[in-house]
Amino acid sequence: MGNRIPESELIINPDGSIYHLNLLPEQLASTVIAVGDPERVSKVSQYFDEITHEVSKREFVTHTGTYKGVPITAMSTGMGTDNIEIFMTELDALVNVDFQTRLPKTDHTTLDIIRIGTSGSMRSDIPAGSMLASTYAVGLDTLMTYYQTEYSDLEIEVSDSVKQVLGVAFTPYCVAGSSLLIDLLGHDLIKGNTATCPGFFGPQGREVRIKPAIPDIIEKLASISIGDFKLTNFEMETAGYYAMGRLLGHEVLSLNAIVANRITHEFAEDPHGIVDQLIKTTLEKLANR
Ligand SMILES: O=P(O)(O)O[C@H]1O[C@H](CO)[C@@H](O)[C@H]1O
Ligand SMILES: O=c1cc[nH]c(=O)[nH]1
Repeated sequence: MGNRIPESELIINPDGSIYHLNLLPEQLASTVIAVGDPERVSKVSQYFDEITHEVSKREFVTHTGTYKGVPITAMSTGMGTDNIEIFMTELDALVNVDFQTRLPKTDHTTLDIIRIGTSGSMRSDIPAGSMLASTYAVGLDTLMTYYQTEYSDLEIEVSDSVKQVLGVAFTPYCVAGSSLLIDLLGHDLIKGNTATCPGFFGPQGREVRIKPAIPDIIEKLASISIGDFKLTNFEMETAGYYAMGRLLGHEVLSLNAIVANRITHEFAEDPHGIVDQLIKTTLEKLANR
């Protein structure tokens, strides 16, 4: 039983649910809509035909049900790629590990995981109110220092360029999202490339009382141009999703409601309205596939 995963590594609660997400394997649908804000989960599930499971622990709130007959789980992750590492690992374990034997299952199950989150634009031609699908994400955090991932030549070129332009000591990572899900859910949205930051203020070049170490980070990131590749927007989770999705074998797409434009300094008058529109159109596309 060499592949048995010990109790200390994959933690299963006394009721058989997984440690942080608090979910039993049968409470998860194979299509997951992931949001940052726990209060946004009900903004998704309000459109379900019915909710069959409601579970919560910490920032991980789960509503599983159906939308027009399609099983869907809506879940919150909180903010940041450290949460995404826990979220993706435990979601994967729910479908790809046998909780009785603690062995990886021989048949791999692929989940469709769609982030619906808010984001700030670094392009004047992507105004607040836009909806953007992330083709690639660049992680400005260090999560991938702790995993071994395969990257394409373009991904390596982008991360090397970001490292050089910012003059940082660590190596950023660049990972593509699911082309299958972009075709299905992003075909009518702006396609962009997302900078995933380990913070909302300094790491995104915001200054509120304390000066960021890289005050011109927006201009520096926006100046990178490699073939068709240019960065378009900031948020805090997408690169973690894409890298963990690649490692674990899941289809992952990040959809961004642009609520702020960092160049024109506008903030959306109705950020909830943009998010609601993105939720409704995404559910409709999932129901019609
Ligand atoms: O709206 P959510 O999904 O939380 O996403 C964005 O908003 C948060 C910051 O305000 C970060 O989590 C960022 O990624
Ligand atoms: O500017 C923004 C807006 C939303 N979320 C972010 O991380 N940044």
